[in-house]
Amino acid sequence: MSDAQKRHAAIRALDFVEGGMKLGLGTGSTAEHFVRLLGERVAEGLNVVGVPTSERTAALAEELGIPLTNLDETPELDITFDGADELDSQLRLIKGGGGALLREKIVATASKRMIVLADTSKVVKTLGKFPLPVEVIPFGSRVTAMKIAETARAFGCEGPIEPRDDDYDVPFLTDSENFIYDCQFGAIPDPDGLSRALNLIPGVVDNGLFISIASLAIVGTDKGADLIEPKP
Ligand SMILES: O=C[C@H](O)[C@H](O)[C@H](O)COP(=O)(O)O
Repeated sequence: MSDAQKRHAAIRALDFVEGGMKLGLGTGSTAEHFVRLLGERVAEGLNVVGVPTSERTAALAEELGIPLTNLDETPELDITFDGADELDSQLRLIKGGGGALLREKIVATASKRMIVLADTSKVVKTLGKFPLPVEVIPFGSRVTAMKIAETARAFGCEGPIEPRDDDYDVPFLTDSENFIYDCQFGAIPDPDGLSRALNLIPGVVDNGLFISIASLAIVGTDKGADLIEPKP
């Protein structure tokens, strides 16, 4: 992971921003570069409004003076800029390493387009080396986890499924006060099928697979950034 590459991706992303746009503001270290650079432009007079995908991003954007709104007031956004934990050549993503996957998916799908910002380490041939986060309702979560394992097996995915804790063994809570189970599958042969099947399990709120949502990836390199469109 390279911080310089993340910053290069964020710098290139600013080329897509125009005055008057309504933007989804992603979560994580790569999205943070973008939000900080956007804050500089806003301070220079750029007129945009943002919908943050997490409390963390909301606090940062507020600190930087970026005007914020929400999806109730502004249900259609122009572009969401967000990071990813993994992306493949079809721009299918794994997200949620920071636990923000649910709001991120809601905001991204309320946008005319989602642009993913990444460093080169995020680009993979097959999704799944990064543990897939699945957000579940706390009630009955162990049963839900067993069903996640069963469903995953039917899609060729095996591996430990572990509740995410903080450093003190306290369960990690998302901004919507749900748990996250991290599923260490190693490889996901059918991300689309798995994503649909997981979301049918009672108790699963959503999972970190983003399928057919991103329309462009900006991958920062040591010298600049490459634009990648989804391969069919
Ligand atoms: O929940 C967190 C988000 O999905 C992030 O966008 C993702 O984890 C990538 O984060 P980073 O840019 O810090 O690698």
